[in-house]
Amino acid sequence: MQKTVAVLGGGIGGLSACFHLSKSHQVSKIVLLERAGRFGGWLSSTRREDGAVFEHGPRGIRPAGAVGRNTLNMVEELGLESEVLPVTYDHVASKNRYLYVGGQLHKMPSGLGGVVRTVPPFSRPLVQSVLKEILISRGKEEDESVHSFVSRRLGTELADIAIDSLCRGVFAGDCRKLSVRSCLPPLYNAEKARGSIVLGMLLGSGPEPDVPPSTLAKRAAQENWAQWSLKRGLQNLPEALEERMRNGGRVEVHKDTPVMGLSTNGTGWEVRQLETWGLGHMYVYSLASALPSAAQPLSQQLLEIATVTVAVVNLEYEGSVLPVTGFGHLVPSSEDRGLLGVVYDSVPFPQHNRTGGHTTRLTVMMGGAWFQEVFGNPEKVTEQLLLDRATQAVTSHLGVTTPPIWSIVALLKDCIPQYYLGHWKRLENMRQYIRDHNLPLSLAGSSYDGVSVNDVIFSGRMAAEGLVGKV
Ligand SMILES: Cc1cc2nc3c(=O)[nH]c(=O)nc-3n(C[C@H](O)[C@H](O)[C@H](O)COP(=O)(O)OP(=O)(O)OC[C@H]3O[C@@H](n4cnc5c(N)ncnc54)[C@H](O)[C@@H]3O)c2cc1C
Ligand SMILES: C=Cc1c2[nH]c(c1C)Cc1[nH]c(c(CCC(=O)O)c1C)Cc1[nH]c(c(C)c1CCC(=O)O)Cc1[nH]c(c(C)c1C=C)C2
Repeated sequence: MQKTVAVLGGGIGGLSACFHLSKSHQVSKIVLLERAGRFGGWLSSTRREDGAVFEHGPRGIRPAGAVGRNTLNMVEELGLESEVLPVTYDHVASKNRYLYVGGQLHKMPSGLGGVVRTVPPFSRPLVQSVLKEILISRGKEEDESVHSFVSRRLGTELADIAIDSLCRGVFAGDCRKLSVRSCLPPLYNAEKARGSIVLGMLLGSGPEPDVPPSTLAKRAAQENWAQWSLKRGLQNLPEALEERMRNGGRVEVHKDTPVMGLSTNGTGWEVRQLETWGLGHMYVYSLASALPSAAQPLSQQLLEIATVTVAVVNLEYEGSVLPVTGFGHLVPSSEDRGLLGVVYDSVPFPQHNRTGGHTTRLTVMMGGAWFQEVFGNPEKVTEQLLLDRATQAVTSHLGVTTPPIWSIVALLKDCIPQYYLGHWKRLENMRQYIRDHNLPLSLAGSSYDGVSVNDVIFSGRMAAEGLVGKV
């Protein structure tokens, strides 16, 4: 029997679910319901008339691994190959990343020299921690905070500085609360499989999903890409998906259509919005408040997945203003709780600078798990305060004294889910509840199995295949 499927939320996860569902003949109709006036969720790019592109959300996607290949395969199917801007591993943006510690920028150790020598801000060579790590016995806990795991295996200095910064630079989160099992599964699995992170990295620690590479994914591997973007900004990806859905026939796409509530009718769902739809199976992004009261245990678990708010300030400067070159710098929470890091966007993607002039584009990211403590209520914070804080950071961290020639402030409320300790168990319970109650519902998106664009696209595919089989 053919199914009608509703996809709730047109972020990259919902669009990916639609894309894969639309390939199956088991589905007669797909209805995509998006609250906002555009699709793409956090993939949002400002394109200026002079050719400059500024990213407010993600700015680079990694091609590595099965999930990286899966995204590139989709990019190729959408015909976007000629739009891709690759950055290879030997590019300076891949080699140089900095930490801002003790009021100074420090290049993160890389290469053999960086591992065997003492490189500030660390007090001893990384190789010492790495060699000792092999001898440390396995942890016995089912889950552990990222900070506790890394302190135990590699020492507190690496946890306090490097891992604290890494968690801010990926989750905008606090490594003392984030779960190693859910946030850094390769490290957790390496310890479980090999008794050591180092041995796990060297010998492998488990199989990957089978995703055969497209021509584009093969090119990425041959040319050694570290990350990629799109000429018109990453927003071009949801735009291409939307276009494909609109031209595909079986997908109805609706913007400005917030879902207000759901109720079950035995075999499927009734979706409450401005008009009412009767629909079959449903993929949902933000579900807790929409579910019927009978599904309260599920709503409760969904509500327990916390999120953080990030202020993103894009700045443009005349000329070349950076004292160093690289991807950007991160700031550990011990240095400045509210200032997460600065991306030097012009270095990896100079193609996004305005045409015919020489400029530097930077993005300052602030808040995250520390937003409320540092800036107060996100509803009340002013754009001017965020802009001032961002330009001050550029002055004190990078010595840039000229004012920016252009800026834009975006407050991204609840934009990154936080996988706290026990996240894996919560996911297991939720999926068990859905099975036990035969709910025609699948979960996809950044709240569950990974926050990167690749993870979210893959989760949309898995949700689709869970319903209709491999597509
Ligand atoms: C500042 C920032 C930088 C990032 N940088 C990177 C990076 O460099 N690389 C990388 O790989 N990842 C990055 N990410 C992560 C990645 O962008 C996100 O995890 C991903 O875009 C989330 O996609 P999603 O579809 O799960 O959710 P969302 O983008 O949140 O989409 C959900 C959609 O559902 C809609 N919706 C919500 N409620 C309703 C409702 N009731 N009815 C109808 N519609 C509804 C929303 O309007 C939204 O469009 C970054 C994220 C942020 C915030
Ligand atoms: C300072 C805040 C943030 C910066 N980027 C993000 C935040 C919260 C969000 C983010 N960045 C990355 C991802 C995807 C992770 C993935 O698995 O692909 C997300 C959600 C990529 C990333 N950025 C940094 C690292 C170490 C990673 C992981 C992948 C990789 O190694 O490329 C570092 C980093 N992020 C930011 C800065 C300033 C920075 C460091 C120099 C901004």
